[in-house]
Amino acid sequence: MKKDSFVIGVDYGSDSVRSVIVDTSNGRELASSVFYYPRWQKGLFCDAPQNQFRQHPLDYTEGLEQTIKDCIKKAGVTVAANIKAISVDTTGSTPVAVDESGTPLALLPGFENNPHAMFVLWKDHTSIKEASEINEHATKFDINYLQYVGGIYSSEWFWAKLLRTLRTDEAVRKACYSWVEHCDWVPFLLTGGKHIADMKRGRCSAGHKAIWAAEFGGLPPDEFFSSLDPLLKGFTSRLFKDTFTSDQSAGTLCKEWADRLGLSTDVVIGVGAFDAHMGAVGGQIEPYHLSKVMGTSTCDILVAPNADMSGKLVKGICGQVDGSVIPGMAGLEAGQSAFGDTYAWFRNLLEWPLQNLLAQSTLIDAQTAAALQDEMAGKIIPELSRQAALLPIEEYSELAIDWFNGRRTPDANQELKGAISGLGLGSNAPRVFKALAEATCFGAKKIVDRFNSEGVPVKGLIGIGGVAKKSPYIMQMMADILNMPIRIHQFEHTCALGAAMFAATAAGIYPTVEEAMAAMGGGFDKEYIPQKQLEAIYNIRYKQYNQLGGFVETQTKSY
Ligand SMILES: Nc1ncnc2c1ncn2[C@@H]1O[C@H](COP(=O)(O)OP(=O)(O)O)[C@@H](O)[C@H]1O
Ligand SMILES: O=C(CO)[C@@H](O)[C@@H](O)COP(=O)(O)O
Repeated sequence: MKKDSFVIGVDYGSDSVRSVIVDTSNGRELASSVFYYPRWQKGLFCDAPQNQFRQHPLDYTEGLEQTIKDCIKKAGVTVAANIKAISVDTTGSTPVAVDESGTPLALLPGFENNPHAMFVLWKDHTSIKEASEINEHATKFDINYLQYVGGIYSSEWFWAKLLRTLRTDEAVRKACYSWVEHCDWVPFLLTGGKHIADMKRGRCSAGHKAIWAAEFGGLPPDEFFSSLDPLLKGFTSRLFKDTFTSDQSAGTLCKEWADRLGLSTDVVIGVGAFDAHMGAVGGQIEPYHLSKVMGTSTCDILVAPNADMSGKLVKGICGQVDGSVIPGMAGLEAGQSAFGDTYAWFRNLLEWPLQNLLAQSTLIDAQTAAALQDEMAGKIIPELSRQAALLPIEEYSELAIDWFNGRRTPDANQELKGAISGLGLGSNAPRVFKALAEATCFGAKKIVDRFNSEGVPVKGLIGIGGVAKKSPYIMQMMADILNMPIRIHQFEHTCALGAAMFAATAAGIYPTVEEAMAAMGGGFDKEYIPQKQLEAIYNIRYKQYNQLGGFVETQTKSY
C-alpha cells in the first residue's frame, strides 16, 4: 500500500495556503503550490489599529481548489489516480459562526461582506475584554476549568471570540447556530457535511482553545458559560462533546469536491488540527524537543509521555492536551503572537514613502512605480538582515520588546504593546531591525525558561516555518540567545508535510503517526550552533530585555 500511493497535505497559514503531494513510502515531495489569500492581501474586513483581523471563507475554498489542482497538474494523472488521503492543518484559534448546516455565515446571502460572519483569525484581539471576563469568571468555580490551557484564557481563543461576536452583531447572533474552528470546517466541507452535528471536532483545537478536557467529560457545563453571559446559554449543546485525534478519518471526499479537484470519492479525509501541531510531526518532533513553527507568529510545540505529565500543570502556556499532537502523548503549546509579523511591521513602516509618494513622482510612470514598490518590498528584510549581521553586539544599544501583537506566552496578555528603547540620532534601520530581531529571540528564550522552570526540560530545538527557512540571520541569533543548537527541517512546507503524514495514517497506510513520521520524514538539512563567545553579552542584554519588559507592563492599562 505504501508504494505508489500518495497523499495531500494542506497547510493554511495566516497569509497563504500551501498544498503538497507526498509519496507515502518516503515523504518525497512530488508537487507543491502556494496561494496568497486575495481578500486578505487587500486588507479587506480588517482594521489593524482595532486589532480586527478577519478572513473570508472564499479565500480558503479558492485556495484549497487552486493549490490542489495545481499540485495534481504538476504531479500528473497517474499520481492523481493514486491519491489516498487529504489532511488539513490551519491556524488557530480561527473560528467562524455557522448555521445549522455548518455553513459559515459569510457564505450566505446578506452576510457576504460582514466581518463578524467571517473567520476570526487567531491574531484578532477584539475580544480582550471577553477574555478578561472569562479569566475572572473562572475563579468563581471549584473546578479550575482553565487548568489545561495554562491558567489564563486568551483573546485569541474560541470562547472569547464567540462571546464578542454575539455581543457585537445582532444579525450574526440570530443566525449563529454553532461556532466552528477553521481546522474542523475544511474536513467537514470536503466530506460533504450537511449538519453541524456530523462535524468531527479535532482534539487539538478543542483542547488548546475551547476548554475541552476528558477530565471535564468534554466541555465545561453550559452553566459555566451562561452564568458568564446569557448570550452563551445553550451553546454547549450545539457544539460538541467528543473530539477526535488527527490520525483518524473524518470521512471520504464528497462527490462535489471530488469533481472540483479531479480526485476519487475514495480519498480519505483526515481529522483536522492546527498548523503548529501537525508541523511538529512534519518536523519529526521527539519528546522534550521544542518544535518552533516560526512564521508570522511563532508556535512552540513540545510532546511528553502522559505519565510524565501526570499531576503536572505548566502555567502560562497555551495548554497541555492529551493527543493534540501525537495520539497517546501530551501535547504542550506556547508561542509568540508576533514573530515574522514583527519584521513585517518594520518593513511596512519603512515602505511608507514607497507606498504613498512614489506614485506621485513625475519622473516615472505608474507602472514603473508599482514595479519598484514590489521589487523593494521583497528586498527590505533580507537587506536589513545582511546589514544588521555586520553590526557589533554591544552592551548598550537599541533594545526592543517583541509584544507588537501582545504577549501570547509566557502568561498571555494581549493588552501589552511592543517597545523600542535606546534610540538616538544614529539609530538607523539596520540597528533598529537588529533590536527587533533580538527581541523576538529574547521572547523565545522566555518560553524555554518557563518550560524549564516548570519542570518540563527543553532538550533540543527544531526550527520549521517561513522564517526558519528564509532567515539564517534570525536562526543563528536564536541559537546564540537560547544558547542551544537549532536544527532546521529539510522540507520547505513542513506543516503541510505533517498534514500528509496524518493523511497517510488516517488512510491506514501506517498504523500510527509515529511510523508515518519515521518513514516520511526527510530529516534536517541545517543546524545552527550557538557562538559561545556571545553568551555573556546576550545574558546582559536579556536582563535589560526583562527590565524593559517589566516597565512596559507597568505602563499597560488593563480591564
Ligand atoms: N528573509 C526573511 N527574514 C525574516 N522573516 C521573513 C523573511 N521573509 C519572510 N519573513 C517573514 O515570514 C513570515 C511568513 O512566514 P510563513 O511561515 O510563510 O507564514 P505563515 O505564518 O502564514 O505560515 C512573515 O511574517 C514575514 O515577515
Ligand atoms: O496559534 C497557532 C496554533 O495554536 C497558530 O495557528 C498561529 O500562531 C498562526 O500561526 P502562523 O503564524 O500563521 O504560522
